[in-house]
Amino acid sequence: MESVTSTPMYSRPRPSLTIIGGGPGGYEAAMVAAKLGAQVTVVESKGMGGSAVLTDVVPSKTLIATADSMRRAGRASGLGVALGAEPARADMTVVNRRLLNLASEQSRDIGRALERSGVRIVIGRGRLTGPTTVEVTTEDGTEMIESENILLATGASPRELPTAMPDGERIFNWTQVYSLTEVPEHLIVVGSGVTGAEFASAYNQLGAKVSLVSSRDRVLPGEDPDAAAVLEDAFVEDGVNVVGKTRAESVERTATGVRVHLSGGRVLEGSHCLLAVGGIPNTADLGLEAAGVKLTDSGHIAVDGVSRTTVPGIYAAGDCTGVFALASVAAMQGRVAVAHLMGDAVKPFQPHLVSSNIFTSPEIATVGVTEEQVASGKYQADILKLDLSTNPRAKMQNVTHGFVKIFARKGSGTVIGGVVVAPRASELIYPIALAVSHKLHVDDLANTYTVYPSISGSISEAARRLHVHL
Ligand SMILES: Cc1cc2nc3c(=O)[nH]c(=O)nc-3n(C[C@H](O)[C@H](O)[C@H](O)COP(=O)(O)OP(=O)(O)OC[C@H]3O[C@@H](n4cnc5c(N)ncnc54)[C@H](O)[C@@H]3O)c2cc1C
Ligand SMILES: NC(=O)c1ccc[n+]([C@@H]2O[C@H](COP(=O)([O-])OP(=O)(O)OC[C@H]3O[C@@H](n4cnc5c(N)ncnc54)[C@H](O)[C@@H]3O)[C@@H](O)[C@H]2O)c1
Repeated sequence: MESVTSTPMYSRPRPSLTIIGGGPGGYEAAMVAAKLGAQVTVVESKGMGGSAVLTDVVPSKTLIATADSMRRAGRASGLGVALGAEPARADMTVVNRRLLNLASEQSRDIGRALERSGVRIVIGRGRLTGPTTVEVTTEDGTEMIESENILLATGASPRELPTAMPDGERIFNWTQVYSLTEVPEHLIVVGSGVTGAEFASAYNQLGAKVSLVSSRDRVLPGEDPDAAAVLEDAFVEDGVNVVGKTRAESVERTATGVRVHLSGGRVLEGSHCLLAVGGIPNTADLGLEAAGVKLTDSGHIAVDGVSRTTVPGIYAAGDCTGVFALASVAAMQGRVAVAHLMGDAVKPFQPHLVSSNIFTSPEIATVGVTEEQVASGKYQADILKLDLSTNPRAKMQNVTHGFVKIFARKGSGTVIGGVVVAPRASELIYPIALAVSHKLHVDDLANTYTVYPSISGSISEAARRLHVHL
């Protein structure tokens, strides 16, 4: 009988990977690479989880959870609930302490999970000194890390206006608002992109007077126009002062608050100002030029569908690439990079499958093809929009705003996109995302049982109305 040996005849070499940035683009990649057997080091200057966990997604969505409780308390009387004479009040010290603790705890959880997977974490600032070398400046000095592959996942930072510099007391960027100890009396939000809209909605529900300065002709300029219109109506109904087609030229402090100078000469006075004027990629001082990594015109790191930069062995993922500023996309780009560098089966990133959600009230969730892409002729689609006003569950829950919209490819009836505007739209978009990912037919959605009564009933009803009788 042949002897059995525990030493494999052939063992794969363990590729080495250094990741700069511990946000979703970096930590997901680290986890997957370690599982596949790579030697992984993550270099992070702030804390594991990155801005997504420490300052952006986690704190903002936790704040929004509190704001949503306030909204429900405020509307409870419409459903016959008497909550007492005093209106509900948010204690911002408690709210902000809770959300910052939650963010730190999640950051620690991610760090522990990475260490359990065998990933080495180095706290410090990393920069490339060549195509295979990262120099890390730590509290204790400098460390040089040599590896076959490098993943850049350095994220983005709030854009600053030189005439409106945040001071963290009255004038904030989105990373600083969590130091507020009281609900602002009058918050002026500058910028009506996703960040501005989410904070305007949240602080309005928390009881602040809110003005929203929107440079475009509508809020959420890049999003579904019907959804943006519903949100703008909801804002106006809830008392948000939407100042449209206006730019903030400068913001200054006064003795008791802030003064925002607007294009056209108008001035808005408020107690606080939140600047939500976009982000800039963290690509400066990274040694990219020395290594030969090319940037796009917007200053993002140029990548292809499998997250390769212009230098072999150097990959990039997340907000520093400017593909879609979403945590889910950053994580996917990181996973795709790892699959590619490890020689595993790899599917290039597919932008037409991405789903996302805007956590306003109501929420706006989207997946796949957009109305703009259909209007431009890029896709030929039948579009069906169904208002929630006739949905029985929506009536029971006193939902006054919202709709379901489905895009079906002309001719074939394949589901290629969708929009849901409703409370918890973030959860309702999943069946449409599943349909888009798996190329389901509108009849597949229509013929799947939904619970009666349910808001998802409107999804199958919309699909039913897109049925083509052959
Ligand atoms: C207010 C707000 C709310 C958001 N809400 C959502 C949401 O609900 N859902 C969603 O999907 N997306 C949301 N986003 C977008 C999401 O935050 C980003 O897409 C996501 O953080 C990108 O992940 P990332 O890994 O690219 O970068 P980040 O999360 O920014 O992480 C990058 C990390 O790299 C570190 N770093 C940078 N340079 C260096 C260096 N030289 N050396 C060492 N470390 C370095 C940084 O310290 C940072 O920790 C939100 C964004 C904002 C602003
Ligand atoms: N829920 C989520 O998934 C979520 C939440 C927040 C942000 N994000 C992502 O982050 C990215 C950035 O979003 P954002 O909203 O921070 O930035 P953005 O660039 O999308 O929007 C900034 C807005 O500010 C406006 N603006 C700029 N200067 C101005 C001025 N002086 N006065 C008035 N308006 C001005 C711009 O015209 C723009 O509409 C988005 O791609 C978004 O997907 C996602």
